Amino acid sequence: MSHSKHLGIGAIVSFQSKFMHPHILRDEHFQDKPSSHRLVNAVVIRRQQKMINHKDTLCVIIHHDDFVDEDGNLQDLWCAESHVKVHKEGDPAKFFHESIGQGCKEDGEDVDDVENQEQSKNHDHGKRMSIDPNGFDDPLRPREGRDLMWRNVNMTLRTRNKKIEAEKKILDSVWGDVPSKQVTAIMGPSGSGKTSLLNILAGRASSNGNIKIDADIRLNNYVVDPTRIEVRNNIAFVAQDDSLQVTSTPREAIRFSAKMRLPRTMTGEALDNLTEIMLEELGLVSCADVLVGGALLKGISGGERKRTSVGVELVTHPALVFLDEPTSGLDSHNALQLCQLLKRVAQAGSSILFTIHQPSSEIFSSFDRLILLNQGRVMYQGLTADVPAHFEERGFPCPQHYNPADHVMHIALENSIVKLQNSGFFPNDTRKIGDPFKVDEDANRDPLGITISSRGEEKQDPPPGLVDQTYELFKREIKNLVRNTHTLRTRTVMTVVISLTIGCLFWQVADNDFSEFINAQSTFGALLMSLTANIFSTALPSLVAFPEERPVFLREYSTNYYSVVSYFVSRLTVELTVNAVQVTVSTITTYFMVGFHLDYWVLWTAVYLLACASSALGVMVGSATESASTAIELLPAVFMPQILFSGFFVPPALIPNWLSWLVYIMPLTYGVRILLAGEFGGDRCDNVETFPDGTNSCTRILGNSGSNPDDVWWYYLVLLGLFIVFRLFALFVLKKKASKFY
Ligand SMILES: Nc1ncnc2c1ncn2[C@@H]1O[C@H](COP(=O)(O)OP(=O)(O)OP(=O)(O)O)[C@@H](O)[C@H]1O
Repeated sequence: MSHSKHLGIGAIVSFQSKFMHPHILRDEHFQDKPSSHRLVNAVVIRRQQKMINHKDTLCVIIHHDDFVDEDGNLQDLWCAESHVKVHKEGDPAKFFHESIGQGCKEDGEDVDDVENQEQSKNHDHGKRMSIDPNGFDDPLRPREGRDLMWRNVNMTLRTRNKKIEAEKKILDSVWGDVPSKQVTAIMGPSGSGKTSLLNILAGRASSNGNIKIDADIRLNNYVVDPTRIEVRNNIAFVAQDDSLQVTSTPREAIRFSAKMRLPRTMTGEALDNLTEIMLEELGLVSCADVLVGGALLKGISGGERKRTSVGVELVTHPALVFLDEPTSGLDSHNALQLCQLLKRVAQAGSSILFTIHQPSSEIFSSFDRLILLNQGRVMYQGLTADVPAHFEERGFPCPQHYNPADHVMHIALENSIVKLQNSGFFPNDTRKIGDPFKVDEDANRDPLGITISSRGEEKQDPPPGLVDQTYELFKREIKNLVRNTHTLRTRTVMTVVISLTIGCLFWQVADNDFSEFINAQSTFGALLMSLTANIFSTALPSLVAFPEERPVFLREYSTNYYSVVSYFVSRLTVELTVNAVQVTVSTITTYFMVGFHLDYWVLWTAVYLLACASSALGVMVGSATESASTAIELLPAVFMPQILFSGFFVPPALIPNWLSWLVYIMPLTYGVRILLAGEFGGDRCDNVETFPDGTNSCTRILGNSGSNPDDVWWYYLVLLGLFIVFRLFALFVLKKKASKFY
């Protein structure tokens, strides 16, 4: 089914309740109909409660675009059996309204309340049927739950002011639990430690420098260390700051997550189905094909981005879902819709834990449990339904018609800790928790690296392997490149402008007689400029790209999308291709404009190898730095020495001994030597006039720069070697960083 046509139109089919499988229309019911109409088979109602039972007629609302013509009008719609009523032609919204408001009638009746139709339509999500035999394309697929429990969670910040050391408790003996199949919300005033607690439980914080963290965290009563990457891989975490690929669309982002993390046996159709269900559940259908966007690229709204981040995590049927303020930036309708979806995910078996600010009363009542933090301590912990009574018993009754969420926040903010404590808040942890289960080393280990359950989880096929991961990443990289029009345009224009400038400045200098030293020196200058221009134009994008993509990479890597190797290989492939195009444009321009005499392919190969080594150096520095601005600041420090040691400004022989080794680790040195050997080492220099000392311009330039035409193959090999070393080092740095936290 084409996604591009999605209009989100509700079409209505009505049929008798005696219909064999009221919520499943099967293919055989459409055998005498044109094949396009059989597509209705794929869009049946999945949930009983979505049906509207009117008298003895059952209405099924389906989302389907194939019944809508280009103007959005409902086309002739046939149904399964002869007794099934069929709505024909006309405004689909009108049919929608008629059926909701009037029961499922045939054509006719005027409609005057379009608002109702829209409202109904908005609640009309998730009409697709699972087509995967294992149900992996159902985001609400039942799953084995895991009970998360913690106690004695402490986080201490050590500060030093005017040589006086002090300690601040960010979290103080925090305790709580998130049973499976329940939604638990963490609330509390700003700075009360909500995010800190969530990060600790999700393994995204650990002791370091001034921060000391200790905690007893258990899953199904097995002690776990969530900072271990295997544990974190099993926790779906939606951070406050979205880290999505800016050049992907919500549909692509959700499908990519499903493709990379669900069993490799899932068909493309099942993945599409899952993606569509997720988009519908999250109300993202209307923006499904708009780019996510970012600082430089216009895209979907903040709320839509947030919901996309949620969808990206929920498609994997996680047992533990942590979300940091998932409703921030959402309007009340979308916030409620999201909370209801989370509730259904919990009902499927997950443990849901999220932080939230000022929920509406409707949202508040949708939580099963509440943890109220105040100044790093647990002020309340228990069922949400018990909150009003709990506060009333302690002398803080919730006024009538007042949002209990606002009430508890008001009480927490307006009263001192001492007063609240005296009133009976801040309960001690009185749960009877036995010793943790011991991990049986001989037992089969589950994905968390520990034996969680003796029941043994259902075996499932692994996600895609290295080759598939690389292929998927490669496709995404290509899309990223093509859609990043701003960067692509700038890069192309810069390459052409710089090459033309070099060409004009050094117009045909290499064609002059080298008997004049100045001509040879100018040709050396032209070669050096061609090389350095390519160094900068290839290294700079690599240098800034990684720090920018870092949050996306870290999120994806830490949640098991792919290995560092596939990420690296896919990026490398795209980079090598882009470098090749860029080098070709630049070398063709300069070769003919400057009038070089060396073989064109010598020029191309040397410039290309140097460009690759330079971008590898850029990636290495980019991987090691935290932000694009730091990387750019480092640019001169990394590349200026290359120019200084290239032999143009100071002959290597004159460089002080203690610095001379640097000449040999600079990629530019070898690029320069190859090109000088090509331009000044050929037959052309046989006819050049000699100077009184027996040298000529060619031999002088070769000698001064240390280039020996007999060693050219060595220069190629060293350049290639440097490229490999820089790449491997970057891979190492990346792997090291990725195994840590955000
Ligand atoms: N790594 C850290 N270094 C220094 N202070 C920290 C660190 N992490 C948390 N804090 C401090 O701990 C306190 C709690 O922060 P946290 O972000 O957990 O609060 P919060 O309840 O989530 O706040 P908000 O609702 O405003 O997001 C804050 O005062 C914060 O400045």
